[in-house]
Amino acid sequence: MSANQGNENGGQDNSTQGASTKQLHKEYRERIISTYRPLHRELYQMTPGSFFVPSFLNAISENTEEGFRNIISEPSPGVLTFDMLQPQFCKMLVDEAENFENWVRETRTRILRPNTMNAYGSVLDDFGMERMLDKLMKDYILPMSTIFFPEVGGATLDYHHGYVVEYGTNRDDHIDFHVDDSEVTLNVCLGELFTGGEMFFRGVRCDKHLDSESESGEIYNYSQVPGRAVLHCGYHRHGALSTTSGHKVNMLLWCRSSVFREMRKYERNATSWCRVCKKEKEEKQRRFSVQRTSSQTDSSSPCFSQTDSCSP
Ligand SMILES: O=C(O)CCC(=O)C(=O)O
Ligand SMILES: [Fe+2]
Repeated sequence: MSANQGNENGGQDNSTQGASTKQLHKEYRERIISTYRPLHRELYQMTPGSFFVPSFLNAISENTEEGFRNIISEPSPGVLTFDMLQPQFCKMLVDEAENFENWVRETRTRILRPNTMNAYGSVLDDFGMERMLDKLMKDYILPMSTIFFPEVGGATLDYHHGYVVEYGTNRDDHIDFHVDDSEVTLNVCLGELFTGGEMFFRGVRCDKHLDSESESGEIYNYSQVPGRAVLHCGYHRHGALSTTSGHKVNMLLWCRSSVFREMRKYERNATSWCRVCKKEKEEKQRRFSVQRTSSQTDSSSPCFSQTDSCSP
């Protein structure tokens, strides 16, 4: 199975986007925001008490590894899950996304879909939620990713791509095996009633080792629960199986670090976070230390150079 690189449509990568593309994207957003009328205005401003469940808010205010570990479960290495969103918030966001889709249809507005892998779903940043989601990333995800994903820029997240995706009849069916264009991804199921649609994970890899085999400890399938978040490194290979009945809606926040991306441009050696790079490095070190030990043993023995003769 080979993994795709999932990319944002209209590309918003700060480091690669030219000034004119940025300007076009800004104008595109302004056009939508000036005409689209939100259904639930309260979603557009961060209101922690009505967005998040109390256990999550307590862990955020405590802001310690122990406090986060009390609410997180890690069913497979690097896949963190925890209760996050209030049911009422989930419902309102599903309705808002539907309201936006209706507006798109009625006004025949051409919009950018969230990424190269989805034909359905909408970019929340494009219709007014950019500031709220930026706050969500900086005040609520960054504290966790600083602790749990420091090796992939989790401590320096500074821009994002936020969207909802929908699966089911007349929507996307599944999402192929891929890595995200993010350092850290937040994925929260908003509902509704569905069967199937499990996420599958297959281990963290750098670009060079994207198609390498998975080890048995890296193979993990997860059935999402509405309101419960999944937090994973963007380079953790994953996908979602077919939604076999009903309608599944997820909110995604691809969180990015411009510092980490800049550093990666100059990276020549093995990364510290890719499983294959790590194993290759360990193997090199092992061979190096075997070589050193054997040359030390040779040099301490009475005959260590080729010119020496051990014959009596
Ligand atoms: O819908 C899902 O569960 C996965 C979505 C995803 O991986 C993505 O949008 O990058
Ligand atoms: Fe993804």
